[in-house]
Amino acid sequence: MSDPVRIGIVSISDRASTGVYEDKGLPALKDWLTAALRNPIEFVPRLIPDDQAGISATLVELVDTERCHLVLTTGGTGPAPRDVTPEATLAVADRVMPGFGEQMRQISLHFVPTAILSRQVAVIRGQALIINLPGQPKAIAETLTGHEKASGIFAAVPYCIDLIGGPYLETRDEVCKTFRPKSALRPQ
Ligand SMILES: Nc1ncnc2c1ncn2[C@@H]1O[C@H](COP(=O)(O)OP(=O)(O)OP(=O)(O)O)[C@@H](O)[C@H]1O
Ligand SMILES: Nc1nc2c(c(=O)[nH]1)N[C@H]1C(S)=C(S)[C@@H](COP(=O)(O)O)O[C@H]1N2
Repeated sequence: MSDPVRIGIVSISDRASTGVYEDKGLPALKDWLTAALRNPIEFVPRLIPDDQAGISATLVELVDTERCHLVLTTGGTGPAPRDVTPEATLAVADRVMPGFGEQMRQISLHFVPTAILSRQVAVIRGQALIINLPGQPKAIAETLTGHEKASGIFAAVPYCIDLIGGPYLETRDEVCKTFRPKSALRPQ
């Protein structure tokens, strides 16, 4: 039986959070994670505006109070003045994981030339990994899955969570093939 996992999913959008348009971020995150993971998942969802203090407070709550081991955000990573997700994420970080942002921009260039406009970051807070994804709902599957020439960033997430003391995540190979060193594989 796979370990259960609590995952925070955070959609950050002024317009979706005030009902100007329907939020497509939370459903896209939920669909992708449900298809990819074999573990029983408890989602802790939040739909919030692009407010730096509010984003930081939400991330702290999801990790410190709700005990999520993984938090994925979508939106607010671009260069517009209201895009403050990276600043809010860095403000609650114990450590920064630059490889995730580097790899996501690399993957995203395959889909859009504006990939370089995303300032997305990933950080560790306590025993949780927090990752920013761009706001376009389609960017969620693009960056998590990758494409034929570049593996998606989720391939590295289970081993990262092992290393920070979280649950053992198992993925469905047809959606996302996890990589772990042989020494880290749990016997079936
Ligand atoms: N949560 C969402 N649900 C549906 N579509 C979204 C969402 N977030 C972003 N989008 C779409 O992706 C585009 C780029 O996202 P971005 O995060 O830059 O939004 P924005 O222009 O800052 O506005 P807002 O914060 O009000 O969503 C948006 O203009 C919108 O078309
Ligand atoms: N995979 C992927 N990455 C992407 C995009 C996309 O459509 N797909 N959009 C880009 C665009 S247009 C912008 S402005 C930045 C920042 O988007 P955000 O402010 O919605 O987070 O992400 C970029 N990265």
